[in-house]
Parts: sequence; C-alpha cells; structure tokens
Amino acid sequence: MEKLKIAIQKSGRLSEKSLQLLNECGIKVSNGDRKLRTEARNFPMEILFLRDDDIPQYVENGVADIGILGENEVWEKEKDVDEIEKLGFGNCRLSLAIPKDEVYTNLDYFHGKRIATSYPKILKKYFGVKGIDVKIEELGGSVEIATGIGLADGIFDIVSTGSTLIMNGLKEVEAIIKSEAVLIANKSLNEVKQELLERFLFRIRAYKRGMGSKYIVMNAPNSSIPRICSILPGMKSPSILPLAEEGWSSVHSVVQEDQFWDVIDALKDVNAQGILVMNIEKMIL
Ligand SMILES: Nc1ncnc2c1ncn2[C@@H]1O[C@H](COP(=O)(O)OP(=O)(O)OP(=O)(O)O)[C@@H](O)[C@H]1O
Ligand SMILES: O=P(O)(O)OC[C@H]1O[C@H](OP(=O)(O)OP(=O)(O)O)[C@H](O)[C@@H]1O
Ligand SMILES: [Mg+2]
Repeated sequence: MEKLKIAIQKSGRLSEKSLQLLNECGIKVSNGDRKLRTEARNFPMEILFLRDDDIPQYVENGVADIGILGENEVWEKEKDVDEIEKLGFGNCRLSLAIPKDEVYTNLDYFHGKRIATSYPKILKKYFGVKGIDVKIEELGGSVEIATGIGLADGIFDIVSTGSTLIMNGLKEVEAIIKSEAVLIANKSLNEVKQELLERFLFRIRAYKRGMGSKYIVMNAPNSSIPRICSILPGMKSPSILPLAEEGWSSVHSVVQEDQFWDVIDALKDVNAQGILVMNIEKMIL
C-alpha cells in the first residue's frame, strides 16, 4: 500500500511538537530506538527524521512527500514546494540585533555594516528592497556570538523570548518577520498521496480548531438568555437546556481562545453564573 512520507526534524526545537501533532492526529509512531526512518502503526505514513535545513530540498525532489519545519527555513531555502498549513507552534521572529551599548536610530545604522546570520538570502532580499548595502557573514549556528568575537557588527537571527540576545550582550533593534512551524508538500503528489494528505490535514485542522477554542457552560435566569445568546456565537448557536430550578437554564457554547476573557466579562454583566470552562480536544465542523 502506498504511504505518505513525512519529514520532521530529527532533534531540535520542532521535534517533540511535530511528533505530538502526529499523536494528536491519532497517528501512532514509535521512535524509541532512534531510527531515522519509521512507519506509523495505524496510518499509511512513513516518518523520516532529518535536519530541518534539508527538509525543503527533500520535499521538492520527492524524497519526502510532506514536511514540518519553520517557515524561516522554507523562505531561506527558496525551494519549489507548497506551503499547506500553519501549525501554531515554533513561533519566533527573525530580528536584527546589535551590541547593547550601541546607539541605534534607524535602519540606516546598518549601512556598510557586517551582519552575521544563518539566513543570508532572507537578509539580502530585505536590505536589497530597502536599498541598504550590508556585508553578510554566513554562519551555521551560534550566531549570537559573532559580535563578541569581532566577526560582525550585528546579527540577524531567530528570537523568541530574547534571553539568548541578552545573555550575549545584544539588543533587538528590528523585528523583521514572524515565523511558525508549517506543513509543506511536494507540488506533484499522485492521487493516492493527495488523498492521504487530505485525511491528515482534516485531522490537523480539527486539532487546531480545538486548541484555539474553549467549551463554556453557565447557568442563567431565563430573562438573560437573549442577551447571553447575542454575546455567544457558538458553533451554530448556543445550546440552552432547562435547569431543574424553575426559570433557569444552562447555556453551552464554544468561544475562541483569543476572545475568551472579553466574552467572560460580558457574560458576567448579564447575570451568567457558575461559568465552567473546558478545553476542547478536537473540533469537527
Ligand atoms: N527559541 C525558539 N522559539 C521558538 N521557535 C524556535 C526557536 N528557535 C528556533 N525555532 C524554530 O524551530 C526551528 C528549528 O530550530 P532549531 O534551533 O532546532 O534548528 P537547528 O539547530 O537548525 O536544527 P537542525 O539540527 O535540525 O538543523 C527554527 O527554524 C525555527 O523555526
Ligand atoms: O530568544 P530565545 O528564546 O533565547 O530563543 C532564541 C534562540 O533559540 C534558538 O536556538 P536554540 O536554543 O534552539 O539552539 P541552537 O542555536 O542550538 O539551534 C535560536 O537559534 C536562538 O539562538
Ligand atoms: Mg537547521
């Protein structure tokens, strides 16, 4: 039977989350013996464990059908692949940073400066568009050390909490672009693999929707129900169930995580009581 070959990072920031995503999609993978290639037990999928830098190339040439990696690597490698779905983890930004005691005014600061980075193509394009001439020093890793050892005047690298910059005496002066983990795919998958990809994507989306939503249940006097319904959209509309106590109902609904606290504040104002909030594991529309 044909299998969908997925490339994920062997060891690094995205490894655990990539395996967790497969697990949440009900795809069982055992990687106990640290093999670089394994098969899912209950889905026609083969998993290849690779360096993230190599994934765009392998997906382009069909060694892997799909892959999970940071968008930053997709942009840098400029391979001919389809970006299918953002995955909501591995969130970071690519930023310019300089020694913390330097005075920074604006981007012109970088005229004629040497910048160390593992992302030379992204950086070259960025300064090209801005019309600023910089010298790019390409490094494979440990970029934050470059200014301290006299290799460069600034760096362009991944930032998340900013603690690596601080530890290396640097300050972030420009956040250039945001990145997160994405699913990419080969551009000419055959029909069987395309269908497997659709099945996998269906599960990913159900998981993502669940992650981004909360299930809420509350009690309210019947007189408040119309106002509560106008606050709560739900999946279609809220479910209203009568309570044993006369004149009261229980209202069930789904709320987007990013609107959650605003909705709770509004509900309190219209007499909702005993509000319970639960995580949603999967959500299928
Ligand atoms: N601090 C961070 N917070 C969130 N996401 C990050 C962070 N650092 C990196 N990432 C994301 O995770 C990806 C993998 O990062 P990692 O540091 O493991 O890469 P790597 O050292 O190049 O790994 P590999 O050995 O596979 O080449 C990055 O390309 C980026 O998209
Ligand atoms: O802003 P922060 O939260 O400090 O994160 C940024 C750091 O995280 C990544 O490195 P990682 O720790 O994955 O190690 P690596 O350099 O070995 O890839 C990245 O390359 C930065 O150095
Ligand atoms: Mg890498």
